[in-house]
Amino acid sequence: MRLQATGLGVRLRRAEVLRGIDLHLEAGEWLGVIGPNGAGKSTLLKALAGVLRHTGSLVIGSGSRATQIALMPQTPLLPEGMSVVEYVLLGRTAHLGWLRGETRRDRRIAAEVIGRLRLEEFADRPVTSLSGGEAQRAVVARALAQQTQILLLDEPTSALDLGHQAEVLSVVDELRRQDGISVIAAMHDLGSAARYADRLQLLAAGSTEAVGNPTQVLEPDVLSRVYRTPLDVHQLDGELVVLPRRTATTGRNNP
Ligand SMILES: Nc1ncnc2c1ncn2[C@@H]1O[C@H](COP(=O)(O)OP(=O)(O)OP(=O)(O)O)[C@@H](O)[C@H]1O
Repeated sequence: MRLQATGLGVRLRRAEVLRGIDLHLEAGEWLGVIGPNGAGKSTLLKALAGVLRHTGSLVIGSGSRATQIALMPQTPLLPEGMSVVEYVLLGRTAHLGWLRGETRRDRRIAAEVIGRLRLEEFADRPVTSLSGGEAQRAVVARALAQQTQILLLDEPTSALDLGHQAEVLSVVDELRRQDGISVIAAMHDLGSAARYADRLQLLAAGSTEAVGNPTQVLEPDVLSRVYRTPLDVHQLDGELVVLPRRTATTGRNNP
């Protein structure tokens, strides 16, 4: 077991934003956290990463939280005047001793993740000059440079085009298969969540609505209730696709 949370709760400005969340993560497992806007997905990731205070119990494998868990936030701060390579090197901070500069090994790791995310041509550009999608890949690269056992990704592909979405998710998937890294990813695209995750945890209004493998969780009645719109789940070439239910007025031949 890499991580186990029991009865996790978070209050923000007196509002109970998360309550009674039980969650576990095995070595090499990908857990997809899904749910509508405001369900508590980002709050859950921040609580697990130690950025937000929580109640309940959280047990993480050996080592400090900083060396065990890397969080890729949804809206990261990109520092002015910092190149992409310097920004990715920030991911090595947890490994640097106080006042110790980065080593050749840190630089090699940064160069490796920059290559993996195809950011070589941007390496010396100011990170603030990147497009939204390029910046998102730099943020993923910084999280990967931490070389932690657990990666928490908050909407890792929201700014990416289809090609880069597939590229970023498959790089993470490769790390999981090769190095046994465990992943918790909050994702809005339910098709991608079903494709990459071993299990899905569906949140609604701060609680868990369903947890299980993608076929168990992506169930039309549950999704329609939670997302407050009629949804259907289709199988397409062995993949699950969630689409708004067609009604008489949404038919293509209807005016
Ligand atoms: N500082 C805060 N004070 C009060 N409420 C907050 C605060 N931050 C977040 N919330 C509320 O907590 C709830 C959960 O927010 P969270 O960002 O975790 O949702 P989410 O599932 O990640 O949503 P989205 O899909 O829109 O990113 C929301 O209702 C949000 O308004």
